[in-house]
Amino acid sequence: MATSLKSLSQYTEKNIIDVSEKKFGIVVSEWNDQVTESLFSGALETLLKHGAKKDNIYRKNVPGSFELTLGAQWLAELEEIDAVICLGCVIQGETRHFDFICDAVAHGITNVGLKYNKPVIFGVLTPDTLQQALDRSGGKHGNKGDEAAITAVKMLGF
Ligand SMILES: Nc1c(NC[C@H](O)[C@H](O)[C@H](O)CO)[nH]c(=O)[nH]c1=O
Ligand SMILES: CC(=O)[C@@H](O)COP(=O)(O)O
Repeated sequence: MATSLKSLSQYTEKNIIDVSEKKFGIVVSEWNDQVTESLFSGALETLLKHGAKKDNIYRKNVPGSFELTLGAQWLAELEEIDAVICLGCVIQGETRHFDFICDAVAHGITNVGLKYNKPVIFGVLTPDTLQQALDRSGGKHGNKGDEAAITAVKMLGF
């Protein structure tokens, strides 16, 4: 279902557990930080809403979305981290660079989760325009950061 037909901030209460004893890593891309900071705020708020302790949430920044994969690996390899949330925003430009970044990040993040056998969440917007990104980071279509955080919570309740 297209995001335009649902809110990224609405979710079912299935598989939602108390995460008060869980530890989360959040990797945030600095590219398009107007958007990624909103994604982080949404993710943080959602984790706290479901019982996560602020002291158990470890944020690390990376330069761009392409570096999210390595940043996620450096957190996922830590035994004490239960789940990793990756937040980024890759906006289509004039060239195919967008395609290469999005493909690399999607596959990379997937592989980190499989390698370390823990939830590593793809909270990366891949819009054509900045407005589409703003709409999905606390705008009319909700917040992808909320979605990424509740996905991590739900996976821990698997
Ligand atoms: N154009 C965007 C980028 N580009 C930078 C890359 O992510 C990477 O940091 C660089 O290629 C060096 O490895 N990153 C985004 O997150 N969003 C963009 O729109
Ligand atoms: C996704 C990108 O890296 C993009 O912003 C780069 O823009 P361009 O393709 O015009 O060089």
